[in-house]
Amino acid sequence: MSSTIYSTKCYIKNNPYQLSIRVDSDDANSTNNSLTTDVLEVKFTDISLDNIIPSITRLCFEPINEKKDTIVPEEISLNHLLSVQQLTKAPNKNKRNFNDNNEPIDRNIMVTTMNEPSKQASCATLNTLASENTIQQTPKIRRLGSRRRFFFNQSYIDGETDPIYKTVIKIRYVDVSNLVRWSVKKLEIEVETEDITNELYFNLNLCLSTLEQRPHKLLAFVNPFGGKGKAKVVFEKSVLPIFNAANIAVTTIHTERANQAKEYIMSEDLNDYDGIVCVGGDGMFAELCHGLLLRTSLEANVDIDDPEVNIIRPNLKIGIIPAGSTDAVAFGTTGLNDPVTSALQIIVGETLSIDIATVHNEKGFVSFMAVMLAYGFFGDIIQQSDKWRFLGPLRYDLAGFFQFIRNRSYNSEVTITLSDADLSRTTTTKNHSDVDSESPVLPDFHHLLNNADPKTNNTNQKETPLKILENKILEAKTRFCRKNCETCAIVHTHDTTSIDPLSTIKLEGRYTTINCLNMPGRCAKSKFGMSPYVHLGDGTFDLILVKRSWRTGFLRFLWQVAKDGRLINDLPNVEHYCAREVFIRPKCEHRKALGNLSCDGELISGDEIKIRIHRQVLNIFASGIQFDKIEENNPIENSKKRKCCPLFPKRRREHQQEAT
Ligand SMILES: Nc1ncnc2c1ncn2[C@@H]1O[C@H](COP(=O)(O)OP(=O)(O)OP(=O)(O)O)[C@@H](O)[C@H]1O
Repeated sequence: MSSTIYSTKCYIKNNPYQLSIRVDSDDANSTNNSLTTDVLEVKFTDISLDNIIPSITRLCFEPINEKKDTIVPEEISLNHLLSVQQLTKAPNKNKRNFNDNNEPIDRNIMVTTMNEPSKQASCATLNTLASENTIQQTPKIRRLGSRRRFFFNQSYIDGETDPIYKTVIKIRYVDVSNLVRWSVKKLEIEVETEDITNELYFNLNLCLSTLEQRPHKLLAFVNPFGGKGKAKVVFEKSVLPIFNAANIAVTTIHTERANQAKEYIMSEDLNDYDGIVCVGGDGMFAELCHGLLLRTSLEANVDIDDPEVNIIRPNLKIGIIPAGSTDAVAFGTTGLNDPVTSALQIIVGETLSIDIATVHNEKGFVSFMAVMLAYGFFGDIIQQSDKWRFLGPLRYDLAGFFQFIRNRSYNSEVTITLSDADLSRTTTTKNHSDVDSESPVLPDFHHLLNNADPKTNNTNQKETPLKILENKILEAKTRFCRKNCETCAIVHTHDTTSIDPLSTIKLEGRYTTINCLNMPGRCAKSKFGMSPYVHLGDGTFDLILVKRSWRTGFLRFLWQVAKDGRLINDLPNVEHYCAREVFIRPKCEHRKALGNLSCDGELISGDEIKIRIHRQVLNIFASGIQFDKIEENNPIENSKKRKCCPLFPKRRREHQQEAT
C-alpha cells in the first residue's frame, strides 16, 4: 500500500505518462495517513516535507496509452535520483509542444522559419539540492524564458502562434537494474505548462533535499601513478563529471609522493568535508585509512602503541574509486572494480561499516590491516618484487615463480583467539581426528593457553573445554558477506573485547604461508579471493595456514585460490580458522632463515606480531556485494571478453558508453 503525494501528466519521448511521487506505507514512520492513495484524486501542488520519507519514496511512471518506451523505468527510488535540472529548450521539429488547451501543436513550420537551431537549447539552471536555491533560481528561468519568448515571438508573428520555447525537466538517476554494475541514466520530462514544470522542479528538488546521507563536499586524493598511471584519467573522464552533475563539490589533490595523503589527513582541517576519497589502488586506500584512524586516535588520546588498544571510529567516511592494479578493497566492498559504480555509491551515500585490524610488534603499533597480512610466501613475494621494481608489474609474477621454486617453509608458533560470535552461525566443525599424524603441523590441544582444569577434560562430559574448542574451529563459513549482511548486523550484547581463555589455542609447526584476511582478497587473479566467506563487519577475520608440503601440494593451493577459493578448505595442507586475534611468532635462530611479513602489500617487521580485529571501526562509501548476482557480472570474466573488443565493435561501443 502506498500514498501518492504528488502526481502530474507528463510526456517522455512524446509518449504520455502519469508521473507520481509515492511513499510506500511504513507504519513505523507513517506521517502521511491523510494522503490519498488514488493518483487521479491527487490535488497537491506543493509537497510537504513531512510527507517525504526518503527510504520509501519513489517516482513512478505509468504509461497512459499502450505505447510504452522501454527506456522509461517503471519507478525510480528517491535514493537513486541524482539530479533535477530545468532546461529551456527551443523545439525540435519532431518534438511535442502544447497550446493553451494542452494539446500538441505542430511546430514543423516554425522550425523551418526559426533561425535559432534547436541545438542551442540552453540550460536555464543547474541542479541544486537545496530547496532555497531552487526558489532563488526560478526567476532566472523566467527571465531567460522571456528573452527567448521575445525572439521567438518575433519569428512567428506571421504564424500567429503561441510562444514556442519550452521548459523541460531533465532528471539523472542511478540505474540499478544491474545490481552489481551501476550506471547513470537520464530522462527528459515535458509537462503541459510552465507552472507545472516549476512545480515539478520544486517538488523533486524538495525530495532531493531530504536525502541527508548524501555527501555535499568531498576531498579526493588522486595517485597519478596508481594502476599504471590510469588513475588521473579515470577520475577526470569517468568520475568527476558524475560528481559535478550531482552537485557535489570536490577538492582534488594529486599526490606528489607516497604518504602525502596520509600526512595531509593527519594534519589539515577536514571539518568542511563530508568524506574523503582515494583514487588509486589498495595502497592509496591504506594511506587514507591510516591517516584517518591515526588522527582519530590522537585526538581521543588513545595510546595506539598499546596492543590492547580499542580504536575509535572516525566521523568521516572513505570513498574508494578503484584505479589501481589489484583493487582488492573495491572488489571486496562493491563486488567489482568499476569507477562509475563506486562513484555512484559515494554520491547516494551508501555506507558500509567494516572491521579493521591493528598490527603490533614487540615495540608497539606497526600498521592497520584492511585486507591481508601475510607471513612467508606472499610476504616473500613483496620483498622480492620490491628489489625488482625496474621490471614493472611483471615483477610480481616473476617473484611469485621464484618463491614457488624455492618452496620455503617457516617454523612458527601461532596463537589464535577464536571467534565466539560464530557459535550462532551455520558452520561445520573440523574433524581433527582426521589430521594426518605425519603432518608437520598438529593442532596441539594440550598446548592450550591457560587451559582449564585438566580434571574437567573428561571425554564423557558433553561440554569439555576440548569439545568447545573443536566446535569453534571452523572449516568454512558457508555464507558470503553481502549487502545488508545478517551476520554483520548481529548486535553483540556481551563484551567481545575480553578474551575467554577457552577460545584460545596455540599451534606450532612449519608453514609455507600464514595469512590473515579481513576481506576476501578478490582481484583479477582470483575469482573469489583466498577467503570468499570472510565477513566485512562481524568482528572476525580469517586465518589461513598452509602447511609445508611438496610443491605440487602448494601449487594446488595456488591454483584453487585463483580458480575458486571456496574449495581451499578441502586441501589437506590448508587449515582455516575464524579468529578475533592472532599472535604469530616466527621461530628460528638465524634471522636469515625467517620469512617476510607484509600487511596490505607493504613490508612490515617484528619478532612477534599480534593482529587484533576491531569491529566496524571504519565507515566507507560502498553498498556491499549482491553476491547472488556476482556470477552474472563477474568482472574477471567480463574483462576477458572486453579484450575481444576490436573484433566486436558493438561490445566496444557498449563498453565505451559504460565508461562515459
Ligand atoms: N605521487 C606518488 N608517487 C609515488 N608513490 C605514490 C604517490 N602517491 C601515492 N603513492 C603510493 O603508491 C602506492 C601504490 O599506489 P596505489 O595503491 O594507488 O596503486 P597500485 O599499487 O597500482 O594499486 P594496488 O595497491 O591496488 O595494487 C601507495 O602505497 C601510495 O602510498
